[in-house]
Amino acid sequence: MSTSDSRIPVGILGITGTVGQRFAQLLSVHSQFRVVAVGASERSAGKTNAATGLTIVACDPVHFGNCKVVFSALDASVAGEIEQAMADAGIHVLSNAKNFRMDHRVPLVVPTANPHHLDALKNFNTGKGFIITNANCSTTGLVVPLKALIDKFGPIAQLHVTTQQAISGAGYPGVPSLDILENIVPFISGEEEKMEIEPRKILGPGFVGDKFVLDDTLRISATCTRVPIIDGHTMHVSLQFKAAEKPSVEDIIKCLESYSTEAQSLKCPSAPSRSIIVHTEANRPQPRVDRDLERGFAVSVGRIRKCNLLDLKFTLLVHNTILGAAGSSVLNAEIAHAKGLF
Ligand SMILES: NC(=O)C1=CN([C@@H]2O[C@H](COP(=O)(O)OP(=O)(O)OC[C@H]3O[C@@H](n4cnc5c(N)ncnc54)[C@H](OP(=O)(O)O)[C@@H]3O)[C@@H](O)[C@H]2O)C=CC1
Ligand SMILES: N[C@@H](CC(=O)OP(=O)(O)O)C(=O)O
Repeated sequence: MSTSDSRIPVGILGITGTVGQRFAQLLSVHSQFRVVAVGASERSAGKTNAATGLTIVACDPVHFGNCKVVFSALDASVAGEIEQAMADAGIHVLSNAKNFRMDHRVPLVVPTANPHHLDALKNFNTGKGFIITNANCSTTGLVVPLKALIDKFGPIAQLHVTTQQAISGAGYPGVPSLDILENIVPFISGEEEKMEIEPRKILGPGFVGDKFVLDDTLRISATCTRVPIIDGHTMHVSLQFKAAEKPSVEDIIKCLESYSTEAQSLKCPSAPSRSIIVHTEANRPQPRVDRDLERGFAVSVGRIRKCNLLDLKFTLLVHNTILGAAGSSVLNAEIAHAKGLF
């Protein structure tokens, strides 16, 4: 790397994990960010990370002093303490972990749903680094079409979602092969609770007074299952709008197809040209076929139809380690940079 490289120096925490490896893949070819330090546990410290060619260090701020930003893919058992230490040392943190997501003063941002929540950081003058979190991977896929629908047709009163989540969502080594091969596990610890609360912050009014406020109308019931797919979370959604007048299926399709985001208007390098891809074929979206559309930054929506119980139902697919994890952090960082936050 030449010494005249003007890209912003960044670090990756949790480089050895499933999400950490995605960060390495996305950032090793990035036009704005340059990876200068990578960290993991003491067990991995001293080894060479093949994707970046860097020696892995412990996740202590002293080893990340030359980074303006760190991207965190740390296990939640250690993420809280390490991310806070990084922010206290003046390093901005973009985190995948759940620890700070519901903190009243921390933005929870899905880059193609609520990037405007980042604007609140302009009013924070702590002298420390800021922490920006991205959502649970299933939540991330869900809120993108919800945002498009709410913007156009008004609040959603209630929603039921059932997920079929990929194995990579459980990290490495994750679910034992004898549990998941030729099988479905109808429970993912803590997942339903996150899916029922995180959308209410993401789709809420943002920072009001001295805290991020939750949407108080949206009621969600989630059922989360693990299926033998490597990447790509599929979800089946039924929902009811609050308004008495209901949009037609054609209105819904038009709304989702015309949805565009601030990430696009800010010309962020990772922004998808289509944040939502509508499939009209009866048997789509499918994980192996559709998860990599728009480099994994799009949400695919299909099977849009009337629901006999609520107003509308559809199936969606999100790439859980790209838009659902590392990709969201990278795009959030690009948006924050474009907004002049660092
Ligand atoms: N997988 C997914 O689809 C998504 C994951 N997330 C979240 O992102 C985070 C990372 O997930 P994932 O990559 O799947 O997890 P993994 O279990 O695959 O990786 C965890 C990482 O944390 C590191 N780590 C563990 N203990 C310590 C420690 N004491 N000090 C420093 N580093 C440590 C590990 O390093 P080592 O190898 O040295 O142990 C490893 O790099 C989690 O918080 C997860 O909940 C969020 C959205 C989606
Ligand atoms: N729990 C998700 C992965 C994830 O996003 O976890 P968390 O919300 O704890 O970061 C899965 O298993 O697919």
